Amino acid sequence: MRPLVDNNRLDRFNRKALQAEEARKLILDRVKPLPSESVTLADAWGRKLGEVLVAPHPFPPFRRSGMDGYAVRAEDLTQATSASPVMLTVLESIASGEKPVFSIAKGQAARIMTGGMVPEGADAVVMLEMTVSSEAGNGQPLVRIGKSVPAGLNVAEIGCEIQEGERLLPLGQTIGPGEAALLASCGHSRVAVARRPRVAILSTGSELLEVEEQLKPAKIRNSNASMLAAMVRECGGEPLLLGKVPDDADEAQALLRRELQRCDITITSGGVSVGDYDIMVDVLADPDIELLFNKVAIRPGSPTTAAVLHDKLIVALSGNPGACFVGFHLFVAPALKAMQKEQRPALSSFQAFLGADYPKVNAYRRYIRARTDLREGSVWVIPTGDDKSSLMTTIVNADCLIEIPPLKEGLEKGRLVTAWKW
Ligand SMILES: Nc1nc2c(c(=O)[nH]1)N[C@H]1C(S)=C(S)[C@@H](COP(=O)(O)OP(=O)(O)OC[C@H]3O[C@@H](n4cnc5c(N)ncnc54)[C@H](O)[C@@H]3O)O[C@H]1N2
Ligand code: MOO
Ligand SMILES: [Mg+2]
Repeated sequence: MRPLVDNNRLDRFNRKALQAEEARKLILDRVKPLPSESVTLADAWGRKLGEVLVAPHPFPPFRRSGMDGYAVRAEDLTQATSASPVMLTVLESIASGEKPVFSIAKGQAARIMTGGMVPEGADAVVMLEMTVSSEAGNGQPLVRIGKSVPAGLNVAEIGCEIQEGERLLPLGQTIGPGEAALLASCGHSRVAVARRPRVAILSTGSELLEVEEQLKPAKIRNSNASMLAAMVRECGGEPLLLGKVPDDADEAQALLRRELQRCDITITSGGVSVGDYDIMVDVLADPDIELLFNKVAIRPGSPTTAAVLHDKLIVALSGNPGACFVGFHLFVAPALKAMQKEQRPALSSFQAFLGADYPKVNAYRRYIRARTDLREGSVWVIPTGDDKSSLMTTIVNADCLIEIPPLKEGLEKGRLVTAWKW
């Protein structure tokens, strides 16, 4: 038997439970935005914009036809009806990518393709299906139009999407398909994006096996490291897997100190509670380490702890997989996003109908792993199973957290609740 540790550790830290928002603020206050690096637009997907970019020109950069048809002066067609159509002289055919040769004067039109440059003088495009083309005796192409059209019809004005000098995207915006199209249209073939935060992941626990190891009595495989690595990637970070340490505070502390230089933030899992072998209390008792908090008024994840060593954040998450998952979303993900200059790094909330009864009463606010579902036009949030923090299988498929405030009685299915999405 390992020697018993005396119960003094119960008050080794005077654990004062903070509200989740307060705890998150303490972390965010210590975040330092990362420097930017330049990448090609092709490599920018999923990265977060690290520079202020403005439109070097309006978009579209010329008056652009939205239809295949005829560029006309709306004024020429005011009297046009099917019984009394107007005949116009066709000057040229304008392909997309070609500058028109002629400007359009009274009684004239130009054939034009979708995306073509609307010639001077024209102020509308009549779609091909509304026209009849013909020829004069001398071979001059003509067009007959039997309907009046408003000025501006099927013409995209210069700058109707983007004005010259307009700020294109907020700092920290994730570059997805729309952002890539916008940057490409404005000629930004390289963009500055925030460097990916390097996130050290350390698992503590003498019971942990490597994923590839055979099961042994009283042991389980390390699942938190794989989960956290995936979550780090989802937040645009680069996981740096430090592996696992047994429940030995000196070993864990030496490893953390050694790896500190290589990473921007460290997350650990396990050992934050009050058990005899919960080593994080001792690891973080180092006089060089500044403790930010060691208890949050939430379930799961109440023993979540955060500290700073040499200006770098250490977030010690609970070992229980469910608590580790929730703790990451509430405290680590916002830090990673803020490091990449995201303007609103915390989760966003929405209202939805609760998909199942929640009978438990709580002293702490709870965050339940859940899945959103659209049912007959309404948003529902369905718990993925029991919300015990030891459960790992209820993380599968979760795409939001239902917030259950501290209540004296449970909540019935169908109640409107707040949920948080990432
Ligand atoms: N007397 C008390 N006991 C506990 C309290 C308390 O207030 N008083 N709090 C409970 C709560 S709440 C939580 S949450 C857990 C916190 O546990 P720890 O952070 O100390 O984590 P461990 O003790 O190391 O492990 C807990 C559990 O998780 C499993 N685990 C740990 N690491 C991993 C990993 N990398 N992959 C998969 N599973 C892991 C570990 O085997 C344990 O089963 O404490 C409660 N106890
Ligand atoms: O606070 Mo613990 O994380 O509920 O199970
Ligand atoms: Mg423990």
